[in-house]
Amino acid sequence: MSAELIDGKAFAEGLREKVGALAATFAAKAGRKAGLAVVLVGEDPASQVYVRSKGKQTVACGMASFEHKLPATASEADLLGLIEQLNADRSVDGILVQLPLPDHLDEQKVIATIAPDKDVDGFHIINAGRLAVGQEGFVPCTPLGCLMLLKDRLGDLSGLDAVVIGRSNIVGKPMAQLLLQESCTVTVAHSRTKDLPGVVRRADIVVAAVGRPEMVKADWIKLGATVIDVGINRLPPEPGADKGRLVGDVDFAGVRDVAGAITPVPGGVGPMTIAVLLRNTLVAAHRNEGVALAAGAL
Ligand SMILES: NC(=O)C1=CN([C@@H]2O[C@H](COP(=O)(O)OP(=O)(O)OC[C@H]3O[C@@H](n4cnc5c(N)ncnc54)[C@H](OP(=O)(O)O)[C@@H]3O)[C@@H](O)[C@H]2O)C=CC1
Ligand SMILES: Nc1nc(=O)c2c([nH]1)NC[C@@H]1CN(c3ccc(C(=O)N[C@@H](CCC(=O)O)C(=O)O)cc3)C=[N+]21
Repeated sequence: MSAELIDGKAFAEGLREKVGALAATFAAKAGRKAGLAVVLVGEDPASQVYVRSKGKQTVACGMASFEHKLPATASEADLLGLIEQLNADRSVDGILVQLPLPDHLDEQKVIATIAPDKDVDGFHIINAGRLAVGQEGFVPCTPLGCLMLLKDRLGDLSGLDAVVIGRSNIVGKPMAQLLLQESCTVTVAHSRTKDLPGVVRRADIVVAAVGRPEMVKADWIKLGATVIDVGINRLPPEPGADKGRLVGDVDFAGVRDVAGAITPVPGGVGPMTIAVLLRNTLVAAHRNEGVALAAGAL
């Protein structure tokens, strides 16, 4: 058997088209475009690639993109000052501070400074709390994108056994909350989990968000399970090549023979993350301007 490929790239394109159409309607009603500000501190090349890609896609969706680049040596006061300025700027609906930050900057403090209603990443504790108690807020883009792919593939998730590998605040934990909200039976595994292969083998849904290249093996997967691979890992370059291959946290070549469906890397969860970011920004714009957005439109 060979698993069905879950085409995150195509799904993300469809979502961006919907966002684009609704962004045009928003601009006509509000008299301005929805706006996303992205803040990048330092010169990490991978982060620069993501930020450029976000900016391009924001503009392609008919929204305004504001990029702010600070040197790696920027002080905490510089960064917090910029965030305060963006909080007060009426043309900015969403604020994203690209993580990770250089070591001398306190990530928690930076996130806490973002106005919760502009926190389109869903990282502020107010939004984490809203998600935990089931109130409307902003949900982190990567887990929300994973949930959209799962519901598209499986429909009702109620009663399914889901195993999330990883418990970070930005992926694993919010992913578990979302699956619980869908009435899955959720297990969160991490580096201290005993018998990880045995735990994963029970799962109808596996979400791998670990950061370990190709760690999840074929003999961990129940026949027919749906496997979502969040991992983005760059392997060391082959001799003669300047860049290594991009792989996920799942051994794709092996697991695809056992799983019912699987997301590839690249072309799976990554493109969904950016499409959901644009979606969250448009939702923020409607809320900030008091313009109604049809329930379930996005
Ligand atoms: N596609 C996308 O859009 C995105 C992709 N990513 C990718 O997803 C991956 C995870 O990201 P993130 O959540 O930020 O990573 P973190 O490093 O913050 O968290 C990793 C988690 O994996 C757990 N873990 C580490 N090693 C093992 C192991 N051997 N067995 C079981 N669990 C283990 C850790 O456990 P413990 O808590 O015990 O240390 C931790 O909970 C990365 O590859 C990242 O690049 C991230 C964000 C967006
Ligand atoms: N505040 C903040 N919010 C984030 O959402 C955030 C962040 N910081 N820091 C870094 C991680 C990582 N991340 C990705 C986004 C898109 C792809 C993506 O589109 N990947 C392509 C491949 C891109 C390539 O070729 O390198 C794919 O998987 O097909 C990957 C990873 C968002 N993150």
